[in-house]
Amino acid sequence: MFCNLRRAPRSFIKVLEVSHRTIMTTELQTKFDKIFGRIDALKPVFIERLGQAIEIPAVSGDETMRPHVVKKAHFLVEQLAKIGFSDIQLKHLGVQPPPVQNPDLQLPPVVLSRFGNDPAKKTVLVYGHYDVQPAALEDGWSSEPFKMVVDEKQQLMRGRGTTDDTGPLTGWLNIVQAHKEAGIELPVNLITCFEGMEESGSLGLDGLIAREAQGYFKGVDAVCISDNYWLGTKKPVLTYGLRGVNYYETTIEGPAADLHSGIFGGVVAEPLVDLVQVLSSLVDSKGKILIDGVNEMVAPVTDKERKLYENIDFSLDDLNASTGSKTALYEKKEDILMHRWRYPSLSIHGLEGAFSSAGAKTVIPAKVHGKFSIRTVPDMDSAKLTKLVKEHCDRVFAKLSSPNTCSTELVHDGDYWISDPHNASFTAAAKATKVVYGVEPDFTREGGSIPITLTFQDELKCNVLLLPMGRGDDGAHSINEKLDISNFIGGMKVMSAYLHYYAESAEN
Ligand SMILES: C[C@H](N)C(=O)N[C@@H](Cc1c[nH]cn1)C(=O)O
Ligand SMILES: [Zn+2]
Ligand SMILES: [Zn+2]
Repeated sequence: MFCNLRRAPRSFIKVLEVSHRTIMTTELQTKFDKIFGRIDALKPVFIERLGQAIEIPAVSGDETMRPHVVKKAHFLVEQLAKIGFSDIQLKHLGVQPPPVQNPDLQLPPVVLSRFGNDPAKKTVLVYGHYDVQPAALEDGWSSEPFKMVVDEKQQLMRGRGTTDDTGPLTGWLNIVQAHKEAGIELPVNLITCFEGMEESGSLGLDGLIAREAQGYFKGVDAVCISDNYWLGTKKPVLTYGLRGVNYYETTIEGPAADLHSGIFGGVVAEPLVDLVQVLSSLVDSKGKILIDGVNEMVAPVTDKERKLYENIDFSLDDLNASTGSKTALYEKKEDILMHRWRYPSLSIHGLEGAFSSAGAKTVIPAKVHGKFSIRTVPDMDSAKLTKLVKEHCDRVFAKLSSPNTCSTELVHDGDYWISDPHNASFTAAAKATKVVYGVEPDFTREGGSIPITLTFQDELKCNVLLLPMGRGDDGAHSINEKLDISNFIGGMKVMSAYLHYYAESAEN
C-alpha cells in the first residue's frame, strides 16, 4: 500500500499542487507513470480485445440473438481468466418473464469475478453490461456494426457497443492487466459484476444482488459504473444522477389475420388506425406529456438546484452537434439540461406487427404493438405512473368506439437515482480526472437510465459512482456508434487513478 498523505512525514512528500488541493505524492506519481505507460503500450492489445468482443452481436432485446449474448459472457470469462481474475462464476437467472415469445427463454448469465481478496484493502465492485442495442448496416451505418473498424484518421473505433458498454467494461479488465504488467499492486480488491440484460431492463439482476449482498458481494465498500457519457466532447464529467425508465407496450388487435386493404379497407376497423390515435394522444410535438397527473408528480425546481446548471459547460451548439441537426425543442442551456435530467419525457419507439419495409404493401395488419417509454424523475412513483398510463390509453381507446381490443402493459421499469457528488468516491474520481485530463470534471446528471444503480446502493449499502468514459457525440443506441481512442485510453487511466485515490481516502 502506498502512504496515506495525512500520516506520511512532510520531508517525504513532494507534492504537486493542483487547484489549491494536494493531490499527488511522488510515490503515487511514480506509480501512475508506470501504469499509464503500460496502458499506452498495451493500446493495440486493448483495441484487439474490444474488437473481438464487438464481433459478438449480443443483442438482449432480440430473443433470437440470445445464444450470442451467452457467447459473449463466455468470452468475458475467458478473458478474465487469462488476465488472472479468480473465483469466476456465471450466475444464471432463470427464464425470462413475459412478455416473451419463447416461454422457456433463459436470461443471460451474470459474470462475477474477483481480483484480490485482501482484508486490509477496500473492495470496489465494478458493474458493466455486455449486451448491446440492436444494429444493422441497412439502418445507415457506414460499416458493419458488429465488425469493429479502427478509423486511424479520426482516431476512433466504430461498432455497436464500443461506447455502450463493451468499451468501458473491457476497460476494467485492461487496467488490471496494465497493473500486473507494470508490477504495481492493485490498491483495492476488485469485484466484477457484468450483466447481459441492461438494455432490456436488467431483468433478474435485482434478485441476484439481494441474494449475494451477504455472499459474493459481502464487504463491498463502493460501486463504480462506467456506462454513460460526457455531456459534450471535450470536458470530462462525473455523474451523480440518472433518470429512471418505464417501458410500455400497447397492443391492439381485431381481424383474425392480415387483410387485403382493397377488399376490407373501409369495411373493418383497422388496429393500426386505432393505435396511431392512442399513441398520438400521449405526447405533443413540443415534448409535453399529455397523460393526466404525470407532470404533477414531478418535484419542483429549487433555487439551489437552478444554480447548479450555471457552471456546466454545455450549449445549444453541443446539442446540435450530437444530434447532427437543428431539431432542439429548447435554446437555453438550462432548459435543455433540465429537460434531459430532471423532467420526464415520453418517447415513441416503434411499432411491431405493422408493415415497415421499402415498397408499397397494401395490407391491413391484424395485430399491432406500439412501444413507448417514459423517463422518470423525482418524485414519480412507478406503480402510480403505470396506473395513469393504462387508464389514459383505455380512456382514449374507449372514445374511438372501436370493436377491436386494446391493452397496455408495463414491459420493464427501472428507478431514477440521485447521489451526493461530494462523497469519497466522487472526490477520488475528481482527483483522478484532474490528473489524467488536467481539468476539474463537471458534475452532471444523465438523461438515460441504468436501472440497477439504486439497487446496488440500497442492497450493498454503499455509494455508487458513475464514471463515464465516452463522449456525448458517441452515438450510443444510434448508427455509427464510436469510442474515441483518446477516451478509451484516458478513461482507463482515470479508472486506475480513481482506484488508487479511493484506496487512500479516509472514508468510504
Ligand atoms: C445509460 C446506459 N448506457 C443505457 O443506455 N441505458 C439504457 C437502459 C434501458 C432501459 N430500458 C431499456 N434500456 C437506456 O437508458 O435506454
Ligand atoms: Zn449502457
Ligand atoms: Zn444503452
